[in-house]
Amino acid sequence: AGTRIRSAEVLISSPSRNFVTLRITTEDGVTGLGDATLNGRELSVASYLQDHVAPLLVGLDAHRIEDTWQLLYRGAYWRRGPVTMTAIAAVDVALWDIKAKLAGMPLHQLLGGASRDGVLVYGHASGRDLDALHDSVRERIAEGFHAVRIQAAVPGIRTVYGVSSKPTGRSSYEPAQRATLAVETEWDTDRYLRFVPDMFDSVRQEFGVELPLLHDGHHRMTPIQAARLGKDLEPYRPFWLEDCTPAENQEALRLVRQHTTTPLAIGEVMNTVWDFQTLIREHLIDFVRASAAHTGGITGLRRVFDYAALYGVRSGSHGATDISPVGMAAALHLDLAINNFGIQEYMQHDPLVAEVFHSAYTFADGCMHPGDDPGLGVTYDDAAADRFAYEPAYLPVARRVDGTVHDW
Ligand SMILES: O=NC(=O)[C@@H](O)[C@H](O)[C@H](O)CO
Ligand SMILES: [Co+2]
Repeated sequence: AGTRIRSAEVLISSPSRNFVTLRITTEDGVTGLGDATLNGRELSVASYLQDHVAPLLVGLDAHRIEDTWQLLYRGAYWRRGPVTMTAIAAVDVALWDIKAKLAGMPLHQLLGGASRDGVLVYGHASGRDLDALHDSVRERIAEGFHAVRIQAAVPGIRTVYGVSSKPTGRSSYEPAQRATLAVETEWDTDRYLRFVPDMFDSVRQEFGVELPLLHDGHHRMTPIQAARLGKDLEPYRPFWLEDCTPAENQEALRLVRQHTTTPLAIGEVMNTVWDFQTLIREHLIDFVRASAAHTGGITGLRRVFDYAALYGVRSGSHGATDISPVGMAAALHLDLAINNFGIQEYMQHDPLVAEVFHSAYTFADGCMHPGDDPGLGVTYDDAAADRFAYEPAYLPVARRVDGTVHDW
């Protein structure tokens, strides 16, 4: 049949940062795109797809999304993990793109249609000091954001997570450093715990109590430290405290939950519903941070969100610069359709990215919309892509002052 898969190509390009994209083409020449980018380990997913998955796909019926997902999940024998689930995600999203194009509809129509007019997003504000942070919050508000994540350099710590080193006007920082393993040897949780409430206090004084403020702990606290910070932030009513403690041990969040009502968001580094089962079932979190790009695609992430809905837990998908426009579009279609949508992260990509990825999604008045083009609404410019060669890039590694490796 014309919808049999004729080819599956792995496309690597690096407009401002590395992206890996899967393009599936049917016998009839209909193409679908999937985001296969895994920040800092990109070539492992490129190989997983090129060397192991692509040969299996040729000849399969592109309409069989669920069957292909199950084939790749159960047929690999080895289960879960970011490389496998990012590879499966890329295939899944590319097949959804094809199916929606063949149906002549934007992808969200196949997911039950829109449940709202737009998708609330949050932008990144950061600063090397509180004045710079305030300027950054003002910039995001001026750009139209209605919710803002706030991160700032911690007095006494030279390097710090999430603070853009770029001149003002650009919210996004690119954590992946090209060709070098960026080691940060300064982390001091006590300084951080003393500083963050003061940061919130100053932003609330400057911008009032209404503006939704988010903060990312980035996995660096023990559960009791996370409980302390959650409690200390309660007067400032954060929209959420993200990744407050490593959550491979999902039960650790019981301790945090006992001490604070600050809403908790977890999961950008996770990739299957099993990583969330206790967190959701025991109401230990309020938002699921997983992305379609790393959690087995629309098929995988939809299952997580539907499970979360049973427990009143909402979505809060990862949308940093290492989620490509393809991954961003997939997120927006799912965000638009599900009932238990919470918020979507939106770090603006570097302008170079739009030379390779042409996307239909829009941002205005605090919200994004995936657009009404058939499919995902993203096209890939191969000629432009060839201008940006891949360069190995690594995420930072944190070490405490005494040299011990710590969570970054
Ligand atoms: O909430 N956003 C984040 O935590 C990001 O900064 C992640 O560290 C990077 O996207 C990892 O590739
Ligand atoms: Co985060």
